[in-house]
Amino acid sequence: MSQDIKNILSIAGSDPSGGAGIQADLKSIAACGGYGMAVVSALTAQNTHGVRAVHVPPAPFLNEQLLAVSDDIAIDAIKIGMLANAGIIGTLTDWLAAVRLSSPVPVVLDPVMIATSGDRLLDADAEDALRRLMEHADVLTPNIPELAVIARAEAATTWEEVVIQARQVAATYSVLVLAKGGHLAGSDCPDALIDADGVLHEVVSPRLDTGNTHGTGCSFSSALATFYARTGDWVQSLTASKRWLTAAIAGADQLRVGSGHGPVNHLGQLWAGAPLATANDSMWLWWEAIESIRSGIDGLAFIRGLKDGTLGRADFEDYLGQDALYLRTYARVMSRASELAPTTEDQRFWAANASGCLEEELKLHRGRLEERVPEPSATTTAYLNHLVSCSNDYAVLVAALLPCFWIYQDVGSRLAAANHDSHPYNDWLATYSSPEFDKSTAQAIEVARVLFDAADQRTRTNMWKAFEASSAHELYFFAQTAADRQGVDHGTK
Ligand SMILES: Nc1ncnc2c1ncn2[C@@H]1O[C@H](COP(=O)(O)OP(=O)(O)O)[C@@H](O)[C@H]1O
Ligand SMILES: Cc1ncc(COP(=O)(O)O)c(N)n1
Repeated sequence: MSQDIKNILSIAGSDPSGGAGIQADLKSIAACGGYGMAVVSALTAQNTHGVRAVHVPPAPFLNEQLLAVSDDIAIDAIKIGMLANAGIIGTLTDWLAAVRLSSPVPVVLDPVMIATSGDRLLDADAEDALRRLMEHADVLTPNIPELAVIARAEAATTWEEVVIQARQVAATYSVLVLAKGGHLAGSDCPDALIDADGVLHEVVSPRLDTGNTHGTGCSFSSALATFYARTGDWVQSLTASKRWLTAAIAGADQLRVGSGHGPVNHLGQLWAGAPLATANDSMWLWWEAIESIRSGIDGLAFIRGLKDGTLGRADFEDYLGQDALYLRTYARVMSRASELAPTTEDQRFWAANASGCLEEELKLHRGRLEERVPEPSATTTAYLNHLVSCSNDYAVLVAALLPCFWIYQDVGSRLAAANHDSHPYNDWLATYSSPEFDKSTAQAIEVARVLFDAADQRTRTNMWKAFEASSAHELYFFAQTAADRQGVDHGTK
């Protein structure tokens, strides 16, 4: 994996209690795999109860800080937070316009106006200046009261109203809006990336029962900027940021910081030993994003039984029967990928895999099944229908085919590692892992990565959806034997 660590600049206010502002930004950037830098636009005296005082540096000094960074360091993304007054905003706008003239550095603007505690963080007369700055941003991340100010409307009370206001703002300022539903009542916390045409992508987490959410907005926007610098994709960055932030909020009560609204646990996942993806690779983020599906597969009675040899013969043969049926259509879909492939290399890759899949795997199944091939189950049919439904767009089809390589290779390498001479499924497990299949998997990942990097936003979203759906189908497929049938939604709806 590449170790091309991206440089993320936060331009924001200081929170000496460490939960919001530049302190939160630097922790968030580090947690999400970036190198953090900070230009201080305001000093606050605040803690978990509220803001006591604000000191704003002279605008020329802000300019000195900005130039000190941009004269020396390549900036891969910028996150902007508290700006205090119109003088600060004007200076920043001029610097940003000049910087973006020479390189199109992505900008996430969190239009901080009022702290959770109710304290003002932006002068009332600075609104027009902020509107001019917004034209130099790629994404705005307002909370509901801030969105209402920008949209010149009453604060939304439903998610539908939030989306309408965000669309209007996106159209007016030619930006994406990350609309946040944290201030709504209800058991869910929805967020969505919205452009002038509507919702590009929505993510939802359960509302966690904690009062420790000081600095969530700062942390979210910094995570978004960092993941964007790493992936070049806003939808993927939203998914990754939301997942990280939700876990950071879930870990907030482990900290003991103040007696008011405490901070989130920015680095808790790192301390807990969760793998930190520092690779600048879009496919790696996909892999991380299906973590719960992968651990679902690992936890299945079928997989555990196959690993330790306790799986019943009938279950094993049921699986082989469905697998044989699956592989026939799967080979056809790979042939379709070969047909759509724009390069000879890709064309050959898919054709070889289609043929290899038919020859090797069907031979094995026939030997074991002795021609007793059953009817396809609803689960098998649902997976195949999904693959066939992706067959019109090469990039989307490649994304849909990828989990069958990647998950199979991942599960297979662990199953093969548990194999031994007297294992009842010894010869079967031995076929689960091979250097050739590892090589094919690496190549399938690379084909998908190249397509993803070159794709437009809509295609990227469709690729991710196809990949995620196929990953879920992998889980349902493995879960269809008697041992697992209860308790897993088989995705046949
Ligand atoms: N109690 C909570 N449980 C889960 N997520 C939350 C909670 N409170 C806030 N969030 C999330 O934190 C992010 C920022 O929240 P929000 O309150 O909308 O903005 P801000 O922090 O800017 O006021 C959103 O993704 C929101 O869903
Ligand atoms: C320096 C600074 N910047 C931003 C916020 C807003 O954070 P929150 O809305 O979570 O209080 C803050 N309290 N302090």
